[in-house]
Amino acid sequence: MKICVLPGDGIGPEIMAEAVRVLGALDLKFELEHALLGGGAVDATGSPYPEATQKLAREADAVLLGAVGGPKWDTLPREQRPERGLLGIRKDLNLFANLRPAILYPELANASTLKPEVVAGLDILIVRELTGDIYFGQPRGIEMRDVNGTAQRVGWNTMIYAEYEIRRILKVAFEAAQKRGKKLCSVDKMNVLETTQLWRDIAEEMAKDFPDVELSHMLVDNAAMQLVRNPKQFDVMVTGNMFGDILSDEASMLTGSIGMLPSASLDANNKGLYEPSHGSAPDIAGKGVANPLATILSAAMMLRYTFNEEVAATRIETAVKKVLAQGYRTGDIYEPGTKRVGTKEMGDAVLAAL
Ligand SMILES: NC(=O)c1ccc[n+]([C@@H]2O[C@H](COP(=O)([O-])OP(=O)(O)OC[C@H]3O[C@@H](n4cnc5c(N)ncnc54)[C@H](O)[C@@H]3O)[C@@H](O)[C@H]2O)c1
Ligand SMILES: CC(C)[C@H](C(=O)O)[C@@H](O)C(=O)O
Ligand SMILES: [Mg+2]
Repeated sequence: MKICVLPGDGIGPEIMAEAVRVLGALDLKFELEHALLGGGAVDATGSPYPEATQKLAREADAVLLGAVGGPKWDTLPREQRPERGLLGIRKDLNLFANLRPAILYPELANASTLKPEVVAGLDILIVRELTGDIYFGQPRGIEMRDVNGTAQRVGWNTMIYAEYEIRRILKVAFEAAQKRGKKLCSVDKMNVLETTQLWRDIAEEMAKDFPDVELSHMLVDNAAMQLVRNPKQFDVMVTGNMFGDILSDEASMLTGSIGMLPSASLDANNKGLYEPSHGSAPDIAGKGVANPLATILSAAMMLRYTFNEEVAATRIETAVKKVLAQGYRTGDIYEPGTKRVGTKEMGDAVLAAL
């Protein structure tokens, strides 16, 4: 089991250290290779996704990533920004299927932004397309002028999806729904965007091949509202790259914190990159207070999806449940009456529970 470990920037190295300790405590043999991605990579090599990292990532069976980015790099030319490294590795490894499970642990019912009775038992899987959409559409500039005829600076992005890209992500979502509650909600903006009209048409066509799955459609603005009104109406949600980015951050707060939301980004053969859904949290970086559980749970997803180590994955998830039941909380999920701990102490608690 060859894993390329990319701690990244900000809180990345802090949370990654805990996930690596958890992997080390399992009775499994891993080969871990650390490499640079993001801002640290730009500083060291000039590139956010250096060639040495490309080589390791391609050769590894899986990639475990902390987070990248930070204000230090926000003024660099776009090609050199840390986020380009992240998009680069996703595209390079063809990781088109991003799975973001939003699960409420019962112990965190009060940490959720919604009333306990609205979120109790919440278990949603957001399936986000990850290598297309407006993130990757090549800008094609046209000249624009104001009412006086003065040429304007123009910011361009192109929202674009080809049929094969839509089909393959919908297939992942239909199959996931088949294994779960058999309900799939496809989220689009077909009332305005041509791209997502194609998305809806293809979803309708494919539904015939999945008669056991109940397919529904929802416009993205309504979906954002429904997620906080009545989130338990959803089982699997599938959507494009940008809508999925936004809706998954929103869904994270239903589970108590973005520090609880893991993710898997998979290619067609379940080679994957595993990372928390959150970013490098520059506001708390270096303080030892970040919640490492999303990264630890991402490592569990890696064991399940790439390595078929269901028992080890479940062991980690059970250990996380146990530390929450024991009352351990990082600041983001803290409430009076629980034990406030830092990143490392949370890692210690998970190790003890294992
Ligand atoms: N996958 C990634 O690497 C990734 C994802 C999102 C954002 N980013 C980058 O991260 C940087 C910061 O972005 P942002 O501030 O918009 O989003 P963010 O997710 O980094 O932080 C948003 C808020 O959530 C908190 N938070 C995030 N993770 C936490 C954790 N594990 N424990 C406790 N609190 C946590 C932060 O302290 C902050 O208040 C930007 O450069 C952005 O591009 C990277
Ligand atoms: C950092 C950024 C490029 C990234 C995205 O938008 O995909 C992040 O927000 C995420 O959710 O993984
Ligand atoms: Mg995001």
